[in-house]
Amino acid sequence: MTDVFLQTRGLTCERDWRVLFSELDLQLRRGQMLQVSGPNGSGKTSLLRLLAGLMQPTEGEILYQGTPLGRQRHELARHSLWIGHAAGIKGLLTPEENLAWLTALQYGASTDAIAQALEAVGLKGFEDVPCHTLSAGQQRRVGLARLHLPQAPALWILDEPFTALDKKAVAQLEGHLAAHCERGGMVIFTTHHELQQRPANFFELELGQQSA
Ligand SMILES: Nc1ncnc2c1ncn2[C@@H]1O[C@H](COP(=O)(O)OP(=O)(O)OP(=O)(O)O)[C@@H](O)[C@H]1O
Repeated sequence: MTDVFLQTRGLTCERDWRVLFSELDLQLRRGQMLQVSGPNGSGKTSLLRLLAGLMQPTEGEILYQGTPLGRQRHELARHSLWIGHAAGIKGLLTPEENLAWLTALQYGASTDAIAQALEAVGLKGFEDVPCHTLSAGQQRRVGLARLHLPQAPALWILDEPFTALDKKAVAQLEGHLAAHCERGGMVIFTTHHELQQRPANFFELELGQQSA
């Protein structure tokens, strides 16, 4: 049994006939945090989508716990949480309804757990208003509240999670991500922001170097 949770071998990604990255070999183990950096258009989101099993690579493969992802997609989906760069919530639903809906297919969450998660991201008092009436940062917080639910999966894949958050929320989220890794969880994320709090097992991948 391998202790490598997620691995890429010779991963190559082309979009619109342009090679974004090639021959990428990565290993992610429990407790690790991987920051994917690079300029706009260098392929950060594309890499995250590949790692989440949402896209097929041009070449190379992704292994989930030592087995090609093709056969393990369902398992990866069960043990990971993807939050894209948009808030990913429905404007007509309330924060409470959004969280209930977002978690229903994966692991479900009690009303109490949802209330606590919303409180953790500073949305106490906004639980039952339609999300379209919330600010951009508050809408972002609704999506991120999933990271505060007790059954949250081991691997978090987050595309620009700090977008629209104020300074205090950024610091809280940084601490929460680091704590998740210190407890044996894993985080892969993109950001253009310089992290102030990192877990012991932090590493960074800089895309956009190959063609420079
Ligand atoms: N659905 C798509 N179809 C075709 N090309 C795409 C698609 N999505 C992204 N691309 C292209 O792939 C390249 C990399 O995009 P990607 O979103 O992965 O970059 P990024 O590093 O995350 O950028 P940013 O920092 O701006 O978010 C871009 O040139 C983009 O135009």
